[in-house]
Amino acid sequence: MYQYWLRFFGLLRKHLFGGFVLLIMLIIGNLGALASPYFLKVIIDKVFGEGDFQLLIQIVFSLLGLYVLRVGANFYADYLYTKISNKITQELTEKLFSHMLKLPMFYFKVNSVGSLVYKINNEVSQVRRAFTGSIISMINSIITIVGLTVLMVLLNLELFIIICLLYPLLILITKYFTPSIKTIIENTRKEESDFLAFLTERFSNVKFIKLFYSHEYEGFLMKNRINRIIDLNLKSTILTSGSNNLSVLLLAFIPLVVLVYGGKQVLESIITVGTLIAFLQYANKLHEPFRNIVSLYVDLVKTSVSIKRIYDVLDEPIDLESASDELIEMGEICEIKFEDVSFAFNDKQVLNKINVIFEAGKKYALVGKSGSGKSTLIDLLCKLIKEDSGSILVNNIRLNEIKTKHWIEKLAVCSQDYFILNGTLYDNLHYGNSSVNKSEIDAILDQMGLSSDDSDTFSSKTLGETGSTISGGQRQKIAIARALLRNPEILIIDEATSELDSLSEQKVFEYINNQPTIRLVIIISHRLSSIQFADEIILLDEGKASEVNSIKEHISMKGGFYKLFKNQLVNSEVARDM
Ligand SMILES: Nc1ncnc2c1ncn2[C@@H]1O[C@H](COP(=O)(O)OP(=O)(O)OP(=O)(O)O)[C@@H](O)[C@H]1O
Repeated sequence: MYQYWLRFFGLLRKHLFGGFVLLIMLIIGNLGALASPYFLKVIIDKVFGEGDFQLLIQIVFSLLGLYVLRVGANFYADYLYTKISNKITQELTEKLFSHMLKLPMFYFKVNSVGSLVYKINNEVSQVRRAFTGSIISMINSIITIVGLTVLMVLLNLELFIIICLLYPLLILITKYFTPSIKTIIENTRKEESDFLAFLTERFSNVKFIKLFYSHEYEGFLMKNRINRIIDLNLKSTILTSGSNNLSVLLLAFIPLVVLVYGGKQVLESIITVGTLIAFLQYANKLHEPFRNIVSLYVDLVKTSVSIKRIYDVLDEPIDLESASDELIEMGEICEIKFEDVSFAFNDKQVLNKINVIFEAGKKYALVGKSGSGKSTLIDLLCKLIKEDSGSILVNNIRLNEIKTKHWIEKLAVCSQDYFILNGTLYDNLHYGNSSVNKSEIDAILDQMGLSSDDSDTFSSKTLGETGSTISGGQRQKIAIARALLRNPEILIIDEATSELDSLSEQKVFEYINNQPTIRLVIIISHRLSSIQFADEIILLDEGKASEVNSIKEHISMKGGFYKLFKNQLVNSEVARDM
């Protein structure tokens, strides 16, 4: 755990000067507060004992000066730690967000959106709260304890040793409770993050819930989750409050012991009344920082859990990036070759030593039963996941050696789960295409039939979250238009025309056919109408590219493709022409 804290404090490096000034301000603020009992001793023993009024006036002015200094120091310390903590949490959030976006696609397949949001939002907030709260209070408490120790040793060593004998018990109590508290906090975090994931999933699929009329069932699931969180919170309170209150009991005992032992010393004239009163005041003051440390310790354990969860994400390797930083110049794409490529999700072998060649100038269709691995093959091609064995070669260069940025610039993918921003139509088309101008956008809108779909209102209104205010077909047209605006060399359409009417689909494919910059088109579809434009059709079956033929060859072979599309072939023009 300590290594995580060390790494976290490494973020302070940039703020060393500010941190140093902050420490000085905290020292001034805290030590200033410790002066009063000492002045009280002088007032009792010297001013009243010896009748020195002049000294009283001097003490009053000194106390006044000290208060002004403390107020100034506290004010500046508040400003500084707010500034530093915000900077550090901003850096941490940025680092976490950009690292998460670079993680392999697999990471997002096994981690829910809610849990990722929770890490960026709640875990980082816990760290910020700790910084502005517990860490500063901890420093304040430590400074106060050091100051009090020095003053008490100076006043009376014997009484101080008595106090020292009792405080280790406090540490034992804290140590006893810590492991259980830590486990409960970790479980609570996991439960809270799952709760957020649950909410995100429900609100993203509210239509589904309504259509299944499953409100009551969802309410039941929600109740169970809340109950589990309440249960954990109660257990956590029992442990933290138990530990805190036992410590408080022990702390209350200490001044009583000092009073008995110190009182005896006063009666025997070993120490003055002023010394005993000042010492008692210091001993009482020791409660506060120690009690703080005990309760802050729990808060710091919470923060430790957050820091660990943050660094666990930051330590996830970004293994898809090219090993070399040098840009490998590969020119225009001529050929993409899959050589014995295999890929498995955990134990499930999805692609097994697959061999396929995609040549520039051709259009390919990728077909196969649901779950046969078509999208997985495309994910490999887009470097979203990495093959377990074999290699993907682009113009005979290994895809892994090509820098991701350079490769992605050549691709445009319209996938089943296209991304529609909650912005205007133009915002959506500009996404990733910042250099395109209005006339290019208008031209593509025209081609996609989007300008006639809805007049000006369509282009100026916001499309709603995930495009909820427009139709499925319109969403697909936008996704295709956005992909085409990238002027890609490779265009991949993964079930992205399924919601278009047949006329619109035909127009889209005609437009794609006439784009000179597109060198390779790969279409994934279960619809014959979408794949009939392809020059070659690759059938994926049992993890292999079992048949690669033109549509007519496939039909005459009456193999796997024929069986898959038999029903659709009955009334199709392609089959009739044969
Ligand atoms: N995150 C994952 N974890 C485990 N298995 C997965 C994961 N994603 C996909 N799979 C499995 O990999 C296999 C291939 O999935 P893929 O999405 O590539 O199929 P597909 O041919 O595109 O299917 P469809 O035509 O239904 O879209 C499926 O059996 C699927 O269950």
